[in-house]
Amino acid sequence: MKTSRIELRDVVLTLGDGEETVTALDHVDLTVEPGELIAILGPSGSGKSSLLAVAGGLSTPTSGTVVVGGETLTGRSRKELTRLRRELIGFVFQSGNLLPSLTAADQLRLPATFGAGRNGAQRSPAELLAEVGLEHKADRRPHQLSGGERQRVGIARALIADPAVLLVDEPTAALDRARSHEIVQLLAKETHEHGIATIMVTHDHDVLEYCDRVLVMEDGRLSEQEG
Ligand SMILES: Nc1ncnc2c1ncn2[C@@H]1O[C@H](COP(=O)(O)OP(=O)(O)OP(=O)(O)O)[C@@H](O)[C@H]1O
Repeated sequence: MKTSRIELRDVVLTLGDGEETVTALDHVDLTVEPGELIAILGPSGSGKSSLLAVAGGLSTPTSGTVVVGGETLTGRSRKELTRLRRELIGFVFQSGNLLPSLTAADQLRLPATFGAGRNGAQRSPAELLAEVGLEHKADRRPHQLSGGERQRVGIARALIADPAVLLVDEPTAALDRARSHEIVQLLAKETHEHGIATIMVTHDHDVLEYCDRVLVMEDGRLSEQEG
């Protein structure tokens, strides 16, 4: 089990300048433990993407501290952040974000060519495709896969460097109900089995049953869901 978690301490992110300033994250405190899948709900513009960007080292907070997998992201150079992202963080996007010309197996080989993950850890494309139930479709290109299958490849690709954390943005937005359940069940299984700390942004109330905790973002502030 990994000992790594996601910690945001008193994080403020101010965007824009002059009179147009927006507080996208307003003193956010959040800890996600290894093996925990949390969901973040909230209206459009409430700061959910900003939270993922800060947790993933893509945006630098105005103030506060971000610690991912035991590494403090705040105060790092761009180069160091790129290395830490590659070693520690897996990203999963709305519809898989696959490259159209590559087979499923090659989508997974591509990040592997950019270097290994933590401690040289690197999982094999074949093993991962089997784990997401696509061992028989390794040679298919994205247009030969269903939406759910594309999302499975996207999840497998995010796991290739054995990341400490997964940051997942609306993974079911393009899927029907049955497929949505399967995808979030898969994310929960990977999170629990591999001790990953996972944040999933979603509008899909239907899949919250697979999440260990549900938080709500409103006007840049984060709170536990009531009830
Ligand atoms: N580059 C930017 N400059 C100024 N304001 C920005 C910028 N990016 C985002 N914002 C503002 O910051 C706030 C939070 O945006 P964010 O994208 O994090 O919300 P969200 O909850 O992810 O929304 P959605 O569900 O629509 O994706 C919004 O008010 C948005 O307009």
